[in-house]
Amino acid sequence: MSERLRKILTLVFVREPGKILLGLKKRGFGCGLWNGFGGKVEKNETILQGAKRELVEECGIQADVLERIGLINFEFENDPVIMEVHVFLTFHYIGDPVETEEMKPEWYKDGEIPFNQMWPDDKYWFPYMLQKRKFEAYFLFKGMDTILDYWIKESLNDCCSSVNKII
Ligand SMILES: CNc1ncnc2c1ncn2[C@@H]1O[C@H](COP(=O)(O)OP(=O)(O)OP(=O)(O)O)[C@@H](O)[C@H]1O
Repeated sequence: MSERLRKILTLVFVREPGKILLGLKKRGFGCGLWNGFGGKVEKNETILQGAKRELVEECGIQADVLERIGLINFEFENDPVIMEVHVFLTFHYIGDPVETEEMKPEWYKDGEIPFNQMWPDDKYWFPYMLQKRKFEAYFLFKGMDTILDYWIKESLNDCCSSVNKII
């Protein structure tokens, strides 16, 4: 698995008790779907720095403390690249969410999450994230809509499989 090409991405969820901030992706990968905030980790930053940067860029929110909550590996049939997505949570943040060119933010109650307008994997691992249970997961996709195989386990290693270290 370490021989495969890996793309390192982040996904950040801003929480209030009983509520979660989601963003409607307005362009690019996952356009038209609600999701957390995040994107590709750049060469000269840590995963955590990348997560904080994307949160500011995509919805204007600054979070000094992010809690690492999950690690998801996505594989797409006939694509050699593994997408390694690092999932973070925060209850402590500065600023009000603002709409940007990339995302339209909106608060959702925990029980009213729009799974039918989200990536199909989200409904499997959101329950762990919402309950602050650390998890690791794997999904094999065919195209963008079909999950051919997946697993989820409740645990998360201290360090990740990528060369970047979480600092
Ligand atoms: C396949 N199932 C999936 N389920 C849930 N979330 C998924 C996902 N696949 C990708 N994601 C997330 O979607 C964002 C894409 O980000 P993406 O637009 O590619 O990155 P970035 O903003 O750097 O791109 P550009 O600057 O536009 O190139 C990023 O948070 C990533 O974690």
